[in-house]
Amino acid sequence: MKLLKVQALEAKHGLLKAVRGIDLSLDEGEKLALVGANGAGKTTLLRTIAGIHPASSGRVYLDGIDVTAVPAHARSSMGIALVPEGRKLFGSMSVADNLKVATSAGRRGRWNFESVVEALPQLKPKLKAQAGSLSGGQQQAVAIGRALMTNPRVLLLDELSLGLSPLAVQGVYDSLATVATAGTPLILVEQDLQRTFDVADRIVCVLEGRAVASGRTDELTREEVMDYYFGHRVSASGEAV
Ligand SMILES: Nc1ncnc2c1ncn2[C@@H]1O[C@H](COP(=O)(O)OP(=O)(O)OP(=O)(O)O)[C@@H](O)[C@H]1O
Repeated sequence: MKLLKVQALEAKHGLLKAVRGIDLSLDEGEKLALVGANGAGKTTLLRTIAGIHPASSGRVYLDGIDVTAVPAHARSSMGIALVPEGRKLFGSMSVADNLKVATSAGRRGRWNFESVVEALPQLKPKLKAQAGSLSGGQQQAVAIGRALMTNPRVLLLDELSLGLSPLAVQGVYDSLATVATAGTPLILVEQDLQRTFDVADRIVCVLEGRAVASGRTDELTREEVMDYYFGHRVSASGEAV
């Protein structure tokens, strides 16, 4: 059984269909990247998997259980955690409290306050600081730590490097490597293709709300992914594949 299965998923913003019949699945320990241009529907897809955005049709299964109608907070308790674009921390609360507040939403497991701080050592000297006073990279580490505190079965990561300096991005990806080594399955949205190839086992290309291609990172080339990204590579039927 797949850990996470998304079946013919659709999601709208008003009349606009942002996600159009997407099928995808994630296995235990797998790292999947969603790649696509701005506005392709990646954020809406992640938010719909997390239950923050409603599905207009289709289904989301976690461990074979249909969670499509389960509200976001309950999905979080079941093991779907989202690190949202823009991080959405409690800026006036301390870093420690931002982490601890997630405990109540979560499951028991290997991640707790001590193990999360151990995995994200840049947070150690900042635990008492207000989250809003941290640099962007440090805030991103808090957001990852907060998601880990729920002991997710699946970690959804939306554009971790957005607005960060190259040095901060490196720090965030060093943290992510620790998480990935721990075997937490994840779905990552990342604009930087090199980082995508470094982190992910598999890539799904999203174009105008549809999953138009998928493949293992050791079998796809960057050129192929770029072709799908821009919709230049299409099937004989005229549709991108
Ligand atoms: N709150 C909203 N209201 C109306 N339309 C929206 C809203 N959010 C996204 N959209 C539209 O839905 C489509 C998909 O957007 P989405 O943010 O999911 O794409 P994305 O691939 O994550 O892009 P980006 O990389 O820019 O975040 C786009 O056409 C976008 O303009």
